[in-house]
This record gives sequence, structure tokens and C-alpha cells, in this order.
Amino acid sequence: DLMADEQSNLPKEFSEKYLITKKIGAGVCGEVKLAFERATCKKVAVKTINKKDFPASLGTATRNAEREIQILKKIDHPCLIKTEDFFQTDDSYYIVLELMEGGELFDRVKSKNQIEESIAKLYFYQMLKAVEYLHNNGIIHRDLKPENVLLSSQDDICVIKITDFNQSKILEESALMRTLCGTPTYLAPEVFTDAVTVGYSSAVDAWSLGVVLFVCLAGYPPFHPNAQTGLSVRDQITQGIYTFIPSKWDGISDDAKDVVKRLLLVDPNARLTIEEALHHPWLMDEAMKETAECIMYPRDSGDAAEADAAEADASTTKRSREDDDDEQ
Ligand SMILES: CC(C)(C)NC(=O)Nc1ccc2nccnc2c1
Repeated sequence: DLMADEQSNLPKEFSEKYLITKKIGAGVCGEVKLAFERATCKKVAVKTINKKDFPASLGTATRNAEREIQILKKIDHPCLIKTEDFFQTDDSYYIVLELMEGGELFDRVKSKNQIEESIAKLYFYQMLKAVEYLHNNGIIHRDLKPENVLLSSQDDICVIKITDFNQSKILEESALMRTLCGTPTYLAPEVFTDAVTVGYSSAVDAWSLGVVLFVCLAGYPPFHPNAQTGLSVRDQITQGIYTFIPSKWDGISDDAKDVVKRLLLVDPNARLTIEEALHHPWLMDEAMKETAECIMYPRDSGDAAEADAAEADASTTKRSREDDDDEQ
């Protein structure tokens, strides 16, 4: 039967520990299945990345997936998916993740058409905190989209977690960074100017969150093929051309629209940073933040201390990075 032969071609040590059941998601680089940890009957998600799907760039695929694993093991935040286990065979990777029973934000938006503004704000705040943590740890996600945002339950009020780090880029210490730290006596001007414009910056994640917020609030994407502009999606994006369709946006606050406008700015230097977005009037909502902190850091029984430790750790990580910057 389907499940039996499915179970058969898994690595033995994996099969001994987990029982795979049904498919619950499909990503660009593999699929996600529901599984049970045999010892505890706990439900988990198993993401399989098959190496053979990248015949041409096998090398980079391996490096990407290995980089993803290295990234996944390092991060620890309530709104970033956690890796529970990892296996590999010569043709696949098996990443065991905590199960997010609410599925993808993408499907939630599709089923609800538009997400109620206060709920969209709760989700958006959690995404900002998650991406703030990534940036404070020198990680740029680079592929934020509703398919990569998962919900912890079927309830509206729930924790969201960002997944899919295979496009993340850990900012390695580059020769350029070392150059920019030394005395610039003999440095040509373009080393400073070209340096700043080249490569990705964390602003790309802010743009993507602006698109995700737009989709949650309005139920349609700002940049899409049949927009009434006659422009390609690429041109709509590079020119920052999108429409607030009145029938969809009339019931939505001006503050919410303002956040979207300031994130969907073509000039990355003019765009809101994650920090600035967290301080925008729309997010100055104590009730929402209290709810968010409560579901992100549940204080039930023993793990209250653990939650405090996690919080303290997150802030020390931030402080240590600031200290580093001060030193330079
Ligand atoms: C709720 C339902 C419809 C069964 N979907 C679901 O659990 N989807 C997913 C999809 C991808 C996941 N990736 C990691 C963790 N949980 C996940 C859950």
C-alpha cells in the first residue's frame, strides 16, 4: 500500500524513529509530510529535499541545503521554525520540523479572502520580530512570501513561524568589509559607493514583508500579471507601481496603508527598516503586542524561566552585535 512503500525507501534510522503518513505541503525544493515520532506519538513535519532535482547545479544545491541546515541549527526564536532532527541519504535530505497545524499563511489568506486588520497586524508584528532577530544575527532571508509563513493553529489568534531558509544568506566576513574597517587613506571613492550598492541588503526583507502585508490586508498581490498597467510584473516592481483597489481597501485604516506605502518604496535607502516599521504608529498597539508576547512566550508552568532566558538571550544577541558595531 501507499504508506508501506513510502516508509520503505526512507533511511533505516529515520524509519525507526518516525512513521510518515500524508503529504501536507509542497515547496519549490521538495515536499512536506506529516509524521509521528514513534516514541512519543508526537506529530512532526518532515521536509524532504531530493538532491536529484538539481541535476545541473548539484554542487550549489548541496551547498544550499547544507547551508540551510547550518542556518536552521543556529537560530532560536519563537517565530522562526525549529529543526528537530536531520537525516540524509546520497539522494535526499530529511529535515524534521515542528508541525505547524495551521498550515501556510498563503492558504489562510486564500480561504478568508482578506484577513481582518487586527489579525493581520498580529501576524505582521510577529514577522517583524522574527526578521529583526534574523537581521541582528546577520541573516537575510531573501525569500519571504506567504508560502514561507506558517500558522501554529487553525485559530486566528496564533503564533506564526517563518520557514524555508535555503535562500538565506549569512553575511560572511568579506574582504570588502575588512577593507572598509581599515584606514581609508589610499582607498578610491568608488570602493565606498559601489560597495554600498552591490549585493543584497536586509532592506530586501522589508520590501517582501510589505508585499506579504498587502496580500494579507487586501487579499490580492500589489504586483501581478494582469494589473491594469500593461506593465510586466518586473516593471511594476522596479517602478513601484501598484493600486489600492477601493473596494478592498476602504475598510482598512490609513495607518495600515501608510506602513505598506513606506515598505513598498523602490529606493532601499528610503524604505522603512524593520526597526522603523516596529515603531510605526500602526504597530503602537499595546493590546496587540501584549497578545503577541503572550502567545510567543507562553508562561505556563516550568518554561516561564526558559521563556525569560530566551528573551534575555535575544536581547543580548542584539546588544552584542551593537557592541561589535561600536568597536569598529
Ligand atoms: C493544516 C494542514 C492543512 C494539515 N497543513 C499543514 O499542516 N501544512 C504544513 C505545511 C508545511 C509545514 N512545514 C513545516 C511545519 N509544518 C508545516 C505544516
